[in-house]
Amino acid sequence: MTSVSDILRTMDYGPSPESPAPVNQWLSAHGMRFGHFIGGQFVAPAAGEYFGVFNPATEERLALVAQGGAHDVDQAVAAARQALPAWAALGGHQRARHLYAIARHLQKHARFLAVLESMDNGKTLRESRDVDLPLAVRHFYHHAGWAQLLASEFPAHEAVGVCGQIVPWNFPLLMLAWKLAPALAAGCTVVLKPAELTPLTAIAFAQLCVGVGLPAGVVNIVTGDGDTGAHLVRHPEVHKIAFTGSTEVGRMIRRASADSDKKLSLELGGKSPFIVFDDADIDAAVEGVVDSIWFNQGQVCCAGSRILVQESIAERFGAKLRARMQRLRVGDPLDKSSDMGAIVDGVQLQRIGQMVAAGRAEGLACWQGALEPPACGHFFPPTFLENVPAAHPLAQEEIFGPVVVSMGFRTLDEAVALANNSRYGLAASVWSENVNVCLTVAAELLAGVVWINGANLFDAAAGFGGYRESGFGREGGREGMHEYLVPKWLRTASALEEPESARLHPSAHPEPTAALAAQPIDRSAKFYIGGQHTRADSGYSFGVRSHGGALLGHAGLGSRKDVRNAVEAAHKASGWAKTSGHARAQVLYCFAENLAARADCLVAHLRAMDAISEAAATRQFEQVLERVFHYAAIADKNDGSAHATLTAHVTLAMNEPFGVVGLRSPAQSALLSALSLTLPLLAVGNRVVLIPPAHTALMFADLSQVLDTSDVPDGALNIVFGDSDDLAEVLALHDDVAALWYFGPAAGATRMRAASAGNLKSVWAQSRHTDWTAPEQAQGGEYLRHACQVKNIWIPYGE
Ligand SMILES: NC(=O)c1ccc[n+]([C@@H]2O[C@H](COP(=O)([O-])OP(=O)(O)OC[C@H]3O[C@@H](n4cnc5c(N)ncnc54)[C@H](O)[C@@H]3O)[C@@H](O)[C@H]2O)c1
Ligand SMILES: O=S(=O)(O)c1ccc(CO)cc1
Repeated sequence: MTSVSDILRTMDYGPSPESPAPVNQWLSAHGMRFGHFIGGQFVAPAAGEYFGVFNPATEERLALVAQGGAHDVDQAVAAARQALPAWAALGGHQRARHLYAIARHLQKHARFLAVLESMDNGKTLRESRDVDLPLAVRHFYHHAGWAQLLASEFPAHEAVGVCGQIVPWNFPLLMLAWKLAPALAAGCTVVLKPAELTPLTAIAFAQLCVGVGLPAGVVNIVTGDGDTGAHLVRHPEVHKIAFTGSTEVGRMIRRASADSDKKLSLELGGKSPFIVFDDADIDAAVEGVVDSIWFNQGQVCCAGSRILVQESIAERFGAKLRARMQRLRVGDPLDKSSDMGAIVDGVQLQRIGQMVAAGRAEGLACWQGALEPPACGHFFPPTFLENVPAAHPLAQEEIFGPVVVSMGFRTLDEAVALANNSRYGLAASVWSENVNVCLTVAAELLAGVVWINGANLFDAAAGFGGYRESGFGREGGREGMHEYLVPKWLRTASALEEPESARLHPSAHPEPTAALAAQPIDRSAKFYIGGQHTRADSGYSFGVRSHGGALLGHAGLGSRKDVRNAVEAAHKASGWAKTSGHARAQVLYCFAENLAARADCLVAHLRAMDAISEAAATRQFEQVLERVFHYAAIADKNDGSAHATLTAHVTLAMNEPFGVVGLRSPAQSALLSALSLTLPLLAVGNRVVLIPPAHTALMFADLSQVLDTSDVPDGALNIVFGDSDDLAEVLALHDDVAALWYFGPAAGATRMRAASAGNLKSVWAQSRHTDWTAPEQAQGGEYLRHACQVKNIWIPYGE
């Protein structure tokens, strides 16, 4: 027996076990078997199949859970559809009351749910009790607020409809809260599929929904594996898919949903950098690593799994970290003195072990915690691989376990280059006592969240989500609400069709037309790439025809090579993103002025293309000028915000440009629509590769001459002509194009979404008829939101 003097000498914690009894009683009360939750009741699976759910710390079976098939998913979607009109019509205030009631009930049952989560997932009770549950509760409270304020904060928007939501196993109840709370607040109904390894807290949550009197069918929970999820994704009556999970499955979902205009948000994997400068508080940074990679056994998508440490302190930092990890206790998740619990599953454990063993076999320096884990159950010690080459698989691939690698850097620029040397872009931590260094680095990082002198900080008021292959869309905050809303006008808009004249026609000899004979128009349109008027790489051209079919001239026929050249030129114009909003505004005002000087020529083009009267063409041209003024006005006002998060932080939500964006503009109101789309992108600092409709090539060639004289930097806007969809597909496939806007027919939208599945870029595909003359449809918030990705920077204050 340990004596008091021993305790005072070692200062070790004694065991502090939590009882599993309430959970075991609950499981027994349900015969250790659970069906799906559909239409407000638990129902047996149609095919009668169940699968086992195990406690990863003991390997005991906890329950049998229904395996969902196509029929079960159909039933759940039907229930959600049926519940939708009444739930949406209930109004924000009544929905807020329901969300508030859920938050209160979660609080009342928090201890039970925390124990259940720890038994199902293997995470320590300290984490489920002190992190997951309070954050889940906070999410429902926060979104009760959004429901209450919906009409005033999101005017002219409505619920997207029935949502399919698919969550992973690492934060089962918290991920459910992140998904359900904004959907319910917006007025959507939901079918949620929990991960097959950890469905139990979702089932307990379903019972809680009954307890609070949530209308039947508003929340439906179908348990099952990836096939169940795939049925949900493909279901034609689901309007939105929200997915959190692996990048690999995210790609499958992108492909599987490409042929529908379902809204999609993907929260995927990460390999987040943890950057330590030589003036950092080293002890605090070491604790930061513990919170970052050993929290939840490293099964955290934003885990700081790559330590980048300035070379001058690398040895000291490494020694402190090695000493700290020796004291981490890996053990019973229900023991409150355990620092780390169990890995969720044997397969995951094996994968982690294999990756570490491969590194060791190659001679990498590998350190592991010394305290013995329990003999049974899926446990893995805290692990640190030092001085790992930046390109090594251990430094590039997500391990999703308690394994961190480190590498050195010398300068700030090198730190940023190493940090951004990843296909992912979810989160990052920056450690330095110099706020200038921290903020400079934060601005340069390609990541959706940056924590300064901290790690793994979350709050419902701040958006969370990734850049690059970490996915798109945000959860939390105002931007998270937009994932579940659509502009009202879009609901009734007709499908977009393009006229035959907008298509590419085989080349023929030029022949002047009466309408244009008197105009000083260059009759062989060139591309505009990097500020140069460029011929087609292929040497081919196509005939440009009027609305009536008359040949107006020729234009270079763009190919993959021309698009790639345009993307390269756009990348070189990176200075545009750093130009101040004020300077960008000046450039756009100057563009408007020069455009006005070419009014006659552009009005003539509009008339020839669309066979409209001079008055109508002049009116359209006036609207073009007004739209340029609108975005010049916006350029220095696209502010971010500072969120009121829970802890002592200023959490800055920065609206950042994507970088290089591809744009395929529609045939309808060709000049007005192309500029209504190009201008918001440029105003916030993106560089654009524009593919206008083929039949407008002569007009856009003239427009590029206006650009020449308007101070728009070379490469900020590039224009290539040809088959619009073929060229847009090159942009969708291009790894260095960060986002694509596709405004065109549904078939093309399907093609672009499918093409982007490899690189997972954000594709905004819009195949509905827009009235480009109506500001409420054609300009403003919706366009600016799609033009930016939000980066949340958490800056601590206080001593
Ligand atoms: N970005 C984030 O916010 C975030 C958060 C947590 C986890 N993750 C990622 O999740 C991964 C770990 O979780 P996981 O192993 O459960 O991921 P996973 O992708 O294997 O599974 C996630 C969910 O998708 C379902 N699923 C599997 N195949 C499917 C398909 N074809 N169609 C539809 N659904 C399908 C699963 O059943 C599960 O519910 C890691 O890569 C991690 O980075 C990301
Ligand atoms: O989505 S994850 O990045 O995996 C994540 C990490 C931590 C928390 C709460 O601490 C929630 C989600």
